[in-house]
Amino acid sequence: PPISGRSVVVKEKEAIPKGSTGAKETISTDPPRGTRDFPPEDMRMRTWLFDNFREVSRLCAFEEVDFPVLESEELYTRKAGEEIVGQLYNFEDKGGRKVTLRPELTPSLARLVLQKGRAQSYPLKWFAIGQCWRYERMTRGRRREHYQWNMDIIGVPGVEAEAELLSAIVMFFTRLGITSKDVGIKVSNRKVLQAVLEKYGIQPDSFAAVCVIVDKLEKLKREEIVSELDKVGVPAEAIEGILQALTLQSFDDLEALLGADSGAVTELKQLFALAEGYGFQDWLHFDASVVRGLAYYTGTVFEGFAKNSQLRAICGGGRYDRLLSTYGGEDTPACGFGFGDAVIVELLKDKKLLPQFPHMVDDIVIALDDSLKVPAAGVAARLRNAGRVVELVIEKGRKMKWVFKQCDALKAKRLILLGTTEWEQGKVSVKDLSVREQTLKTVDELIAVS
Ligand SMILES: OCc1cccc(Br)n1
Repeated sequence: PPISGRSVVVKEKEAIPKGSTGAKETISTDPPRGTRDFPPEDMRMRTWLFDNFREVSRLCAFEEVDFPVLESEELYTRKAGEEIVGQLYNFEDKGGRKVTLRPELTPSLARLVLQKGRAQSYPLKWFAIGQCWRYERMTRGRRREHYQWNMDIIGVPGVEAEAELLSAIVMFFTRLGITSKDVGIKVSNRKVLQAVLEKYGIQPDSFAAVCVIVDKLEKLKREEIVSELDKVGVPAEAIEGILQALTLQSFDDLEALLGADSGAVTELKQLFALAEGYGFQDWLHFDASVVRGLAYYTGTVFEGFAKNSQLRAICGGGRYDRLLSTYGGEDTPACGFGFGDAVIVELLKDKKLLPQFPHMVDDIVIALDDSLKVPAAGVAARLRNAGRVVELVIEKGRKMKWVFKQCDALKAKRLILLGTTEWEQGKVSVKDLSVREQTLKTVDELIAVS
């Protein structure tokens, strides 16, 4: 078989007359640029990760939802200059519709909430795991797809909702062996920036664009940020005020700037108090520089980061109280987060916390004579119905040396051999591989000890 990634020329047999199609086109065995395959061991790791996403969501009483990977482009035609919108994997379908592979899950969730309307009992606590896409020049060599776990709460205006979401994130990290020494969650509130812009008399309609620009603070030079803010109409003195506000790291500083009765201060203090109740306060760090890069956030914003590491943000989210109304719905309080499948795996590898995911079975069943392959299938079926993971050797001519190697490779607990003599007595030979003991059992006895 071809080694993955090599081109393979598949030539037809010589019997085909000359001048016919003959050799097939060369094919590549690589997946499309920027995408990944998940061969068995990688798929076992992904399943383990997603099982943890699902278990945390289940423990927090969230309900799973799903949406098409293909959405109407109009769901994402926001005008705030977001990178995610500039990199849509979009196209016109054969019906002339402007569609796109979804770059995130939140707009789909908002669409489904509006579709279901008030028929749902609020608050909604929904989660989803879905593949998200972007299209950027491969010169940057970055992936074009990743999987995201999202949890969202719709219909709760108070920061109790954000506290629930943060507790789920901390529970997930904790399950994987990650502690608050490894990872922190930076928390801020876009009302900080909103208050600063109001102080300088800047129009609310440039708020989203300003947030998207200042989110690039760590990536762009200061003069680039200044230039981009200038382009969206932020006067020079306001720019200094904004950049100054983003350096705040304490509630005292925040109060000094905005006053003790500011919405941002009140909400942040409430959130940190709730975190004490859940017991995850050590994970939270107020950091006014966190604004996140999505236009629709309106309040609390947060992002998980690895301490003493250059890794990109592990997860991120916030409150988006006006997204549903931009889709024509009523103003509905909402907040949520996205948690990608890539950075977390890099972090687990760095921390040596990524488990092994071997292919394991309970039993291997083999007919030692071809005349016994039918009863061997019956034995395997009964064991499986009893809940055992059974590898039934279905290929012919396997020697015992190979069988024992297979037992080791699959970490089998038992090897079950059907031999003609024993089968005539209604028995099978069972090797208990954990204690290297061989016994004869009826199939009923075999099932009974399973
Ligand atoms: O986080 C931005 C993003 C969106 C879609 C796909 C990928 Br890879 N990354």
